[in-house]
Amino acid sequence: MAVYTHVDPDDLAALVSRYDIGTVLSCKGIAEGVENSNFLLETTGGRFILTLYEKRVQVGDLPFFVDLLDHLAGRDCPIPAMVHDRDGVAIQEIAGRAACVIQFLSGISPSHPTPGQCEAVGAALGAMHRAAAGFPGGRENSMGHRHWRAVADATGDLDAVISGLQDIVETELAFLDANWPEGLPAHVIHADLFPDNVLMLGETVTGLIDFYFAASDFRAYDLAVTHASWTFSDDGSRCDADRAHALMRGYAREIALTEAEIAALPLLARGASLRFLLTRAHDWVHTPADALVTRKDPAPFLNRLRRYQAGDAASLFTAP
Ligand SMILES: Nc1ncnc2c1ncn2[C@@H]1O[C@H](COP(=O)(O)OP(=O)(O)OP(=O)(O)O)[C@@H](O)[C@H]1O
Ligand SMILES: N[C@@H](CCO)C(=O)O
Repeated sequence: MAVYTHVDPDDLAALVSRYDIGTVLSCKGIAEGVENSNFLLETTGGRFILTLYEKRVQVGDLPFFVDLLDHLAGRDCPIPAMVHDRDGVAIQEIAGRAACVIQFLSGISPSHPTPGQCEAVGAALGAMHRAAAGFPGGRENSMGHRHWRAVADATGDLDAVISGLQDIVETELAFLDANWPEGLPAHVIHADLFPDNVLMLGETVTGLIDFYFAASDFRAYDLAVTHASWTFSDDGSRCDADRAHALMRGYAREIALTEAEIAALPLLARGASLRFLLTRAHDWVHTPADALVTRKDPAPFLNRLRRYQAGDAASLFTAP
């Protein structure tokens, strides 16, 4: 459930009147998502998403996100542009929140992606990377590898989340600190391209959404995040080689990875697994059990970490 803030109809009509999108027909809260309040806004001019930014998105970062989405949407990527009002303004205020009207894209997020869908998302990620490489903006990756120890420390007792987790995390952090690569191709990446952030119709990608973790980092790390989130069984214990190879094949259609990137992928995927293991563990401890938001289970990302630690993990990153 992700409607935290009520929008008054008069305030909404006033907001919409600033745009060339007609007048309001309806505005319904969207249940999916946990971070922001999202509404499906229908006007006489079409369908839009109205997003009210709640606590996680820093208002100061919004101009970066607006510029990034405008850049990518203008380069033939299936990415929703922010709608600008008649004065060219995209970031508005309503109900005491910063808010944006965003282009609506059709499609549904796959819950159990097929190899064909993995191949399509790999290609869409690669095409997005080609477009992002020319984006002049940048943003520190506040969820990047330099910040994982702080997330672990802020979580508190990791053993209370999963027995033995403290030692596992300490060992992995030390390993990743000692071996994290340098100098790989980098630009602004999505950094959270889970299936719930992709809209599809059949095996066609119709939307890449939720760029609010987008930041400057290795493009191969973005591919590792996508690999970790698209190619495993729900409990994270099994990586489906067909899906993994299909994802890599799709990406390779758009981007020729360097040898250094290919060699680094298993390690980057260990990092990606640790990132989501830690943020989920943090939220597990710090989200009250009766909160509106459903807490996400960290354990499937510990299982993924174990899979990527195995000696044959490189075989999951080939594109046969
Ligand atoms: N541009 C769009 N076009 C169509 N539907 C969208 C669009 N943006 C968001 N949605 C719908 O709204 C839902 C929530 O959006 P989103 O994932 O951005 O939520 P959130 O709360 O910001 O993020 P999170 O996934 O981190 O909880 C999506 O699952 C999708 O159904
Ligand atoms: N996609 C993340 C949430 C956003 O960081 C997860 O499933 O843990």
